[in-house]
Parts: sequence; structure tokens; C-alpha cells
Amino acid sequence: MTTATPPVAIIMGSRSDWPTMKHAADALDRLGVTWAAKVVSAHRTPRRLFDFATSAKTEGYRVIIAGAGGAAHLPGMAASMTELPVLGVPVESKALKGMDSLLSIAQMPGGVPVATLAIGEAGAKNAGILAAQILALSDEALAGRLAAFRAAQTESVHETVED
Ligand SMILES: Nc1c(C(=O)O)ncn1[C@@H]1O[C@H](COP(=O)(O)O)[C@@H](O)[C@H]1O
Repeated sequence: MTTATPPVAIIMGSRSDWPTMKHAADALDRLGVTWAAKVVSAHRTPRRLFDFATSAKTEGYRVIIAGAGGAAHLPGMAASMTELPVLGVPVESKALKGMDSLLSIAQMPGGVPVATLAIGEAGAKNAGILAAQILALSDEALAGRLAAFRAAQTESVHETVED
């Protein structure tokens, strides 16, 4: 039996990135979008990255979320080998608090875009939501779930500072 490829791949440079990247997975779960997560590193597993990125589109993935910290080359290198949209999440690093990750991901040369999110958990969460928004362009049911999510979020923000 073959199982269908989920629309979203969440790749990350190390297992240590998962506590951050899990927030992307949680956002996708909330919106009813399936995903697969893999540890893939441009530095430590270059062949695994090459194999993943060059076959991701034909495998059936539609959006790639790539998280990495420090010298975060993973999102850009993945983007260089696939036409799928790549959403980059800068994972917070110890030494430079994620500024290194952010700049490594954001400062791509013209012609090879990576859509760069905020540093850390909020960036990962937004990557999940943004991936769902991209998929919702051709999925009305998902567009409806996104609208409901936004409405519930708005509803949950009270104007008063006390209950
Ligand atoms: N930035 C990259 C890449 C890459 O860009 O290919 N591979 C691993 N890493 C990052 O190294 C950090 C420390 O990794 P370890 O915790 O495994 O030492 C992680 O945040 C990972 O994303």
C-alpha cells in the first residue's frame, strides 16, 4: 500500500530544531493540513538534501517549510533545487539569538527566493499558517477553515484589560 504524500514538508537542520518547528506542525494540524517532518542538513547531510529537494515536487509536496539556526543555509539551498515555494524559519541560536539565522535566510541573491518568517516559535507558527494560505488558493474547504480560524482569533482578543 502506498500512502499519499502530504502537501507540506517541514524540514529542519537538526532534531534540536523540532521544539521550534513543531509550532508549524501544530498550526497545520489546527487547519486540517497534513505534513511530513524530516531532519535534513545542507551541512551535515548534503546528499539527503539534494535527494529531497530535487524530488520534492514530483513526490507530490506543494510547499516546503525549512527551519534552521546559526549559519542557516538549509532554506536557501533547498530553494536552489526546487520550484516549490520555500518558507524559511530562523531558529533562535544561542550565541546570536537567531539574528544569524534570520540574516542567513533572508539575504538571498535575486532569483532564488525564500519567504522568510520571524525568528522562533511565532515564525514557525506563521509558516504553518502561510503554507495553508498558499494551499487554500486551490482548496475552498481549507479557505473556509482559515476564515473560521481568523474569525475565532479576532473574537478571542478582548478590548478591555480586565475580565
Ligand atoms: N543551519 C543548520 C544546517 C543547515 O543550514 O544545513 N544544518 C544544521 N544547522 C543548524 O545547526 C544548529 C545546531 O544544531 P545541533 O543542535 O544539532 O548542534 C541547528 O539550529 C540546526 O538548524
